[in-house]
Amino acid sequence: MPIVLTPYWSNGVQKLKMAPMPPPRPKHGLTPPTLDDEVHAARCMQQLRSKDKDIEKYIYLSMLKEQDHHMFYRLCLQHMSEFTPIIYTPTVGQACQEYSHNYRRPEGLFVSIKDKGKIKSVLRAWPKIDEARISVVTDGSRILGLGDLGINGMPISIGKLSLYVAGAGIRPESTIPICLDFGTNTQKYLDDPLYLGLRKKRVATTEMTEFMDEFMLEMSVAFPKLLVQFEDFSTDHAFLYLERYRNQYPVFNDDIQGTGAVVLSGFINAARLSSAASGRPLTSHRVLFFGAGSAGVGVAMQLMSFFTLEGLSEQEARERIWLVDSQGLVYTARGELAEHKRYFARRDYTGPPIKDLLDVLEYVKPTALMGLSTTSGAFTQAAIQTMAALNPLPIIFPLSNPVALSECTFADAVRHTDGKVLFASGSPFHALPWQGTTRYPGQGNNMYIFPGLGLGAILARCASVTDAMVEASSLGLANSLTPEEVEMGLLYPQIERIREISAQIAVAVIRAAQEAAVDRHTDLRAMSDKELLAFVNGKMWNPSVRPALSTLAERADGVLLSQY
Ligand SMILES: NC(=O)C1=CN([C@@H]2O[C@H](COP(=O)(O)OP(=O)(O)OC[C@H]3O[C@@H](n4cnc5c(N)ncnc54)[C@H](OP(=O)(O)O)[C@@H]3O)[C@@H](O)[C@H]2O)C=CC1
Ligand SMILES: CC(=O)C(=O)O
Ligand SMILES: [Mg+2]
Repeated sequence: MPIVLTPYWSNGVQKLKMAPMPPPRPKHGLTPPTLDDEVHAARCMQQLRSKDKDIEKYIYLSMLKEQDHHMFYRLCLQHMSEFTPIIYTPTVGQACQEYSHNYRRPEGLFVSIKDKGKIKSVLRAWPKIDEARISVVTDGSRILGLGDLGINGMPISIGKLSLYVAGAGIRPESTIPICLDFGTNTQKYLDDPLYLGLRKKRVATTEMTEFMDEFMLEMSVAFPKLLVQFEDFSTDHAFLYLERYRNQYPVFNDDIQGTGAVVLSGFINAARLSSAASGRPLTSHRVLFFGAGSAGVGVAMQLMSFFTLEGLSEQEARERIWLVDSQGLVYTARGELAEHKRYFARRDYTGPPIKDLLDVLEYVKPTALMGLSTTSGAFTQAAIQTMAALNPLPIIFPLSNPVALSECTFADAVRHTDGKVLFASGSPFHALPWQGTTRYPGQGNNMYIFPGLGLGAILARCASVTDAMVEASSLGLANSLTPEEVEMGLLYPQIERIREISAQIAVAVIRAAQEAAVDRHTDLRAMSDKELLAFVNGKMWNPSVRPALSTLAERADGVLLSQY
């Protein structure tokens, strides 16, 4: 008889059928006599919560995942908003910075520039070749806003993949965290005797590209069903490798495309509210990007579709967007610009550089201010108040990670706009009591997008990831708010609903893939939307409620339970 359980994320709506677990293999004496699974779950949470420091919580959960990944994912799904700040941003940032010091066990694939010419044999070392479906690949060169961490970037790949498992039900054994080691330009790590990576400066782009060509080819041969997510490459290489491989392999860049999609989604919901309050049409929004790297420009590119879907031409849409970098307003007459900034460089301004954010705000008069600058506190009280003076409901999204680099806090944004702000940040902030009500911050983080986008791309066996698929993921997310969430003033759904949302996103992504004919699993084309949603849900891996007795007895038997 199958066991029917109510999954933790469904509020009792969805029923989950699970195959019966193999009978436990108790070996009398190897486990405590009253070990009970439910009590053990509570024990795990008690152990987690007893840790004072977030990094200790991270280490505890990392060990729990290794020892009993069913329990880890079960608790993760049950306590999503408590777990994500630990296994993901902000704590994963610290875990990266301290990776070489806290390292305990191998947990992914390391491929270094020294492996050039023999990458194939390194990939073949992976124990579960046939299972591989999704890999998050970083080179550690720009981890969150923390800079070049070299091989210490591995936990970002691990963290993102944990969210694939928790958020989209990807099988744990189908995930491959990869950190590429091209050296590091951070002297602190080169001088650190415990540093785990190559002790050399980063190689030049030509050599890196030769490596990447070999790497991508060998990945496609070794893992024919694999989708690759590029993560936290420095901006120049992020754009370079996305363009180089996107039509050749199933690959996307999370910082450019995933971030673009998640911010477009939150912006759509915010812009509707803002326009309703101001009486100004949606097409009149003016969006200022503070930060013009891979994330800033990626979001700007994605926001173009907001304006074009509203009926503007490409040229008109581009004119709704302004960029600011470390030199101030980005405009063509300023001089030589990096390639990724040229498209949005303003052609209608030719005066002296405008460097100060307050002066830029005065000049642009934006309705929305997006922070992707890695600059903590850049949205000062004066800047936030200026946004409030310009707009009845200003849109302010400080999106830099981790939380210490956020351009402003939620509390400051609420206080300095007298509670009127439409807010989303990259890392989580707590809800705030405000004048007898509660204000909820949005989390505009690509974690809402990549699990569903990846799941859809994997299930449709896509040959490539198209712009339309990314846009579909964004619109799917924007439309996923429940009436209760709208009532609460949320711009993004509650993270506890991530599985339901990922399934909806996956369906939208599969349909977009079918329209572009990049789907190789063409059987799905004949399904109705309802059938497709059921198919997607049916494919999701679920943690089992395993008798702890069995788990621990297996461990005592020396059976390897560790999964990624
Ligand atoms: N919320 C989310 O889901 C995501 C958030 N992010 C966050 O976005 C941030 C940026 O990432 P990425 O674009 O790749 O990084 P980059 O370092 O490539 O870009 C940073 C940008 O900010 C500009 N900048 C730096 N300092 C200042 C300053 N004082 N004033 C104005 N502009 C400044 C830089 O200018 P210049 O070009 O002149 O150097 C550059 O354009 C990171 O913190 C990252 O964590 C990224 C992906 C997803
Ligand atoms: C969230 C993310 O991908 C980043 O900050 O880089
Ligand atoms: Mg990233």
